[in-house]
Amino acid sequence: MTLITDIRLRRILDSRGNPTVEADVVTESGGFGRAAAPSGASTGEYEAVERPPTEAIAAAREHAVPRLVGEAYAGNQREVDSILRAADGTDDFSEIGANSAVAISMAAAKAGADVLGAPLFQHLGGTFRGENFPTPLGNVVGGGEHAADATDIQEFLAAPVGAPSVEDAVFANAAVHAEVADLLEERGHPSGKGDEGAWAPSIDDAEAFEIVDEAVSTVQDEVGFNIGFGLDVAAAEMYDADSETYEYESAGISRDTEEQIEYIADLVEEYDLVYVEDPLDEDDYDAFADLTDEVGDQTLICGDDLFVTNTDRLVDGIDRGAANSILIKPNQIGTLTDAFDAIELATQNGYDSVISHRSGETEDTTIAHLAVATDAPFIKTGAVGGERTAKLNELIRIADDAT
Ligand SMILES: O=C(O)[C@@H](CO)OP(=O)(O)O
Ligand SMILES: [Mg+2]
Repeated sequence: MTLITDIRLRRILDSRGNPTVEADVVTESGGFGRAAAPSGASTGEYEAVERPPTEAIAAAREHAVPRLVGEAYAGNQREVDSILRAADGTDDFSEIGANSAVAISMAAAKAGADVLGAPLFQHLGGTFRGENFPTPLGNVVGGGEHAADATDIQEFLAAPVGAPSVEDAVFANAAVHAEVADLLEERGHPSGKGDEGAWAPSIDDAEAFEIVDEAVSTVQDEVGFNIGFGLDVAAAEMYDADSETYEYESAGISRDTEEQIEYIADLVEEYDLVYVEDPLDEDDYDAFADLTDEVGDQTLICGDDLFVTNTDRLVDGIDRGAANSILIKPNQIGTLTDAFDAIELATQNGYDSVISHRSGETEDTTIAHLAVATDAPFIKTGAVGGERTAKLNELIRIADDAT
């Protein structure tokens, strides 16, 4: 029933107005799945390779589609994904493009679910997946590679850890986002938004901390449950390998690795941060380990550019005690199978998985299902904006058993 009988690939628009790859997968019994690849701006050096969509589509049509159509079963995700790897023939999907690979992989999963008549999260996670839902991390202020002339730290993330339901959590993040806008206006910094819908004011990080801290406490008082906040420092983007320093350009501050570790540890203390992503350079496992040693019992230290959803890199991190959490982005590694394997390895070793969007997104909702299917404690997918709310609203529907 789930034998793949057709795969169509096309270029569609992403949220930045760039082209990306969309895949349709059809099965023998009429099952249908459609998925689109997201795209990063602050990409890790060790990510699978995204090719220009026209090239990725041509290469996938030549190498992957003939091996899948009439040969593979959409219900057998591992088979589909291993055929994608074999068809590509490289370690990093540089032949067919990780964008074609991930679009086909996710579309096949949806086609498999469609044949079964099950929601995607249930097809991926099974009946005994558990009953937890992820806490959404909502980007409310940001800069770095996602907005010009804004904060050095890439993302300030509301984290409604005490929310009684997904719906309450999603609305709390939107309320923090709105409160931040009021505070910015009061302080004379009316602002536009960055790529992920976060406010991108022309202020330094110190002021952003004050504003987000205040916004979070105000909304926390209103809703009556605990809301913390966290960061994606995206430190690899500010690291200068020649001088071995982290360059905070808007504040005019330069920190060496020791100073960076102390700075982050102090922020964790001062603001009771619940989450810190990529606080150090993507090559510096030792510094990650030192920071984890210092504050890893109080907060999540998450590796995004450090691990790039790659089990080999995660094994290195586990061996050295670097970080205690991993960001999971299917397009960083190319297939759903690889993403699942990374989550499983993380869970077995006490690392929390945080399922994540990219700064360039589409209406695709696969990551909402992936987070629920794998019982991930967190999902990072913005706070507002159509391509972000597509995932957040899908989470609400999943919790309401309405997908
Ligand atoms: O760094 C990140 O975590 C992501 C998503 O927030 O950004 P990008 O997709 O640009 O890599
Ligand atoms: Mg990141």
